[in-house]
Amino acid sequence: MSDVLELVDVSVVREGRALVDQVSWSISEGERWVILGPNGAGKTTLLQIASSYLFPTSGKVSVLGEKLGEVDVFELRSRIGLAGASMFDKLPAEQTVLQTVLTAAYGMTVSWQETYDQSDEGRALALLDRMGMAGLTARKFGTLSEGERKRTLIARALMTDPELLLLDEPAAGLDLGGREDLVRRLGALAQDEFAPSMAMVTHHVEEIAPGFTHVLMIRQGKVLTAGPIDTELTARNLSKCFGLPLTLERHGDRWSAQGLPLG
Ligand SMILES: Nc1ncnc2c1ncn2[C@@H]1O[C@H](COP(=O)(O)OP(=O)(O)OP(=O)(O)O)[C@@H](O)[C@H]1O
Repeated sequence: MSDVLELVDVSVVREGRALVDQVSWSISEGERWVILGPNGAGKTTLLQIASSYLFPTSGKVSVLGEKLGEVDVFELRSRIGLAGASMFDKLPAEQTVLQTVLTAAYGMTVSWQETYDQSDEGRALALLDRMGMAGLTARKFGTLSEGERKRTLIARALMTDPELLLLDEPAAGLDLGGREDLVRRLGALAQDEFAPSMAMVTHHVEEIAPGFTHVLMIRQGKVLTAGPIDTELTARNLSKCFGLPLTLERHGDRWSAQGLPLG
């Protein structure tokens, strides 16, 4: 089994429909994966499995060397960083940005201690600084803009020094400046040899940061392609994935895609 993540013939069936359909996919240490696919393809469902929050209907899953179904998931979850919109509702709006990141160290969402370990606080501040949030650590989480919240959640996901970092649409809803700022920060993370293995769900190839190494494309719960970005991120694969003819351009270490004109 692969070090970081291994899915073998994994399916998730709800109401007679396979949301994830016999998916086999693995992540080895140091790899940074992009997950692309149309709305409803099963991307978030895959991340829920990878983060051990969802147990599949069939197939085998191993995360960080532990087989789902045979491991204490609470212990396993502390080794996985997860940042996605599903966290927004769980984090109290009145907590400060610093508290929001600090609580992750205790596997909690709500602050309950009067004082935190100084080293935890130092780590939280350093991670917030890395995500461009140094000036906002005392602000209430609920008052942040979309981009600021996303950057806070990534700092939070990194708080436990995870071995696997899962990002669900980190750039969704950001304006052009916010997206480019985030892509730069994710690029720095992806190119940091000490950063965890990563998997990031995105809807847009423009959001793929330099340093991402592999791509998984899914459509209707099935794997269309999985492998190195250099060989698998092609106009042909992308067109199949999204179900319409697309052109794809590479500009150095960034990408852009467009639909072909009608007619
Ligand atoms: N509990 C459930 N019962 C039935 N269907 C579900 C359930 N949860 C999710 N689905 C469906 O499963 C499919 C896959 O959902 P998922 O959120 O994984 O897709 P996604 O690729 O992340 O989509 P998006 O890009 O729109 O966020 C969708 O059609 C969704 O409606």
